[in-house]
Amino acid sequence: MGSSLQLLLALSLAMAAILLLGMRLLYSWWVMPYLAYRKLKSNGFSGPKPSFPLGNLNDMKKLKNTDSTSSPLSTISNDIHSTAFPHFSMWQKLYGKVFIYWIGTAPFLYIADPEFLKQMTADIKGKNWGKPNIFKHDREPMFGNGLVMVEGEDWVRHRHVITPAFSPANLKAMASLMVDSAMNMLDRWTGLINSGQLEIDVEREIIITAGEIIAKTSFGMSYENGRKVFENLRAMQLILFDSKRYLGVPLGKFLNPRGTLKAKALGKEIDGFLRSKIIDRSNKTAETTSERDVLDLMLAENTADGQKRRGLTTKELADECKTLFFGGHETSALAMMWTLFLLGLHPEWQSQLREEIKEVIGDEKIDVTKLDGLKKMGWVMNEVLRLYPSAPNVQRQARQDIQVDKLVIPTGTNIWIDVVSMHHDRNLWGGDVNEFKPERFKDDIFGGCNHKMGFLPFGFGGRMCIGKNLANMEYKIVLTLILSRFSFSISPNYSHAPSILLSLRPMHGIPLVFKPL
Ligand code: HEM
Repeated sequence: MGSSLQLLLALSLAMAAILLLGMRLLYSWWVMPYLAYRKLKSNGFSGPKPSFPLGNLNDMKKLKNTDSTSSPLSTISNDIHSTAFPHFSMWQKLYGKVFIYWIGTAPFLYIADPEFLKQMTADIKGKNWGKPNIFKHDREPMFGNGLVMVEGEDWVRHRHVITPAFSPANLKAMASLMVDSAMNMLDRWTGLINSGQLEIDVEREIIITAGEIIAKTSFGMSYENGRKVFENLRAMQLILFDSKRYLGVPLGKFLNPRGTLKAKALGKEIDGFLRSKIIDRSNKTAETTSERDVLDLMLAENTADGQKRRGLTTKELADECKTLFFGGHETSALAMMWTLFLLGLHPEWQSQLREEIKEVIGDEKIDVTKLDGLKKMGWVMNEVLRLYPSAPNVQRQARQDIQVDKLVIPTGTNIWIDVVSMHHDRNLWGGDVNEFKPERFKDDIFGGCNHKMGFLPFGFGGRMCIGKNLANMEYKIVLTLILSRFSFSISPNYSHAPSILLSLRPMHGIPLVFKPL
């Protein structure tokens, strides 16, 4: 009798626990999103009607451009918004440039209006912005709690440790490593061309070179040594952006358990490798500091006298390394690739840049102090990042209610800033918005855009890209060396399909036909 009473009691407790859990899940998956939906609607935000629990994911998946057919060279257009983001393009026509859509049960405020953005961000400091929780959890294996994802006082602590590594003096010391990597690539190209292969897919080539540059400048590693990290990051990227995934949907990760587990395992493998590298290097740094790559500089800052309060743990340092590995090579590589693509279509700009290189750098070894003099190259970089921004959107999460005019963006609302849309907005840039015209940046760092928040290639505010100067230097060095040795045009085999895989990538590579000078 006693034992059956105990069993009954245990069963009742288990039932109560299950019921409580069920109610909690129902509350966070259904009640909370519903209340948020009502609040947003009552504030005047409209948008496509969501369904539970997918939100608007099905519409997004249906509209996603899976067309991989090639468009002939003569019809290539830089008007890419409706192909890269067909759902946003369609919803903009219905709901304007600010509206609400849903990724699963998470509400997102979509913004493609720079004035709204200006008002929304005016009073919020970098450390007070959140990053969408659903991405944080999902992309944990990729960025961990690195600078891209971290918030609040932790973000301040991370940014303090990392910033000095990117000072002009430290960057200058990295220039020769960049030149070496670019020269290796060009020697490889010369070998291919001499053996009769004039067509080269620069997507692969530039990714390898940018990877080598970040591996060397950040961690003192060769590309071969860092290869496992790059391969794992790439494999993870493909899993995380697999269209079969259901991000933001309750229990969505269980719909693709293999992918979720694989991403975790890949992340763990990278973490283990990086942690051992950091521990190894911390010991060495104590003895000798002859090499000063980004990791050395972070470690030095981390242990500097009186800075203990700001120090990062080994796990946090490993997360930063992952973040720099990924953030530092893919974005820069894409800027260079899309530049070669646009210069392939515009040989007149190749000639203009070659002339400028001759005037500013001459035939000597590259002197980094002269790179600032490559003004036209700076305009070209801006124009490329305008038309094909490596980071096509910027995301935030409100950590407080935000008032914009008469509207309130409730705390917890995710924010999706559509950079591609603003960079291709005729109302901001004029009728020639989709034309490649680097000269628009000649006398204006905003390229003639009629709103200062309309051009955001490196983000905005306190969370602006930390690697901007490194990216600028790498871009100018690599491009100077390429243009000094070759002229090139787009191959007839090129197929124009810019697509989103976290960053804005050419879906079918960028084959170019080269001619040595
Ligand atoms: C052309 C090249 C690059 C582009 C277009 C680019 C773009 C961006 C953008 C748009 C952001 C802002 C994201 C946000 O606000 O959420 C960002 C942040 C960041 N970038 Fe870059 N980036 C480039 C190169 C680099 C390089 C070379 C590194 C490192 C070596 C780097 C590391 C970072 C990091 C760590 C952040 C986060 C900063 C923070 O939240 O405090 N980026 N980048």
